[in-house]
Amino acid sequence: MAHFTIHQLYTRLSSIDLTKPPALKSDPTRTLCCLCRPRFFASARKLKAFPSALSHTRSQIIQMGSQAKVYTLAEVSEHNQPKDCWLVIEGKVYDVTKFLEDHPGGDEVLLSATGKDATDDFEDVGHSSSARAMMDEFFVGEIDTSTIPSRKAYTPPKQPHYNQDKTPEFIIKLLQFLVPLLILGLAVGIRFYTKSTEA
Ligand code: HEM
Repeated sequence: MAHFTIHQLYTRLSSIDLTKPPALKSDPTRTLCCLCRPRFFASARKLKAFPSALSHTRSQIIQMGSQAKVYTLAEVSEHNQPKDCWLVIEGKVYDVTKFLEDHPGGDEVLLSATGKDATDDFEDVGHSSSARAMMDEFFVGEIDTSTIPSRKAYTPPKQPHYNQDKTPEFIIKLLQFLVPLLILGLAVGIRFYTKSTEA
């Protein structure tokens, strides 16, 4: 006897046109479906809803029940060891202890992201959608965002004021040129003077 997965069975059932009379010889699945029409097709509709029900993640289910535990950053920060590692990403708290060894980016990056909002670190890597889908497995609660220190706005270093008046600069350059010339002239002068006095 052929075995179908729920999905295969649903796909098969959905493709059958029940408005047509059953053709007993052509397709046993269709025949079976048509014979049990009302109840069976109602079940098929339920099957359609079933996968979507399954697709609700743990975090969604908990959130739906408004039971998500809210942690402060201080509480989350206590879990910062290889044997107990929690992360804060996009307002949610994840216990990634079991995932440390398997994390493709290594355990050290995860450990270094504890005790703070690791959203930027997580986003900077450009994690795939499958990585994001994995996160629900590790969801333990939400972060009390008021306990996360606000990011300081970036203030660019003050630019040195551009001096429009170039006079002092010009004088310095002139002196840099003239002083060696003066010293040289003085040395030559002394030389001539001493030579003439010797003679
Ligand atoms: C629950 C949280 C996390 C999960 C489930 C997770 C999962 C993954 C997965 C599945 C990959 C493989 C590549 C991909 O599919 O994108 C990956 C790679 C990586 N992750 Fe994470 N990750 C998490 C948090 C973090 C955080 C917070 C950081 C940074 C502090 C991080 C840094 C990295 C790095 C550096 C790589 C390697 C990227 C590469 O080699 O291209 N991950 N992660």
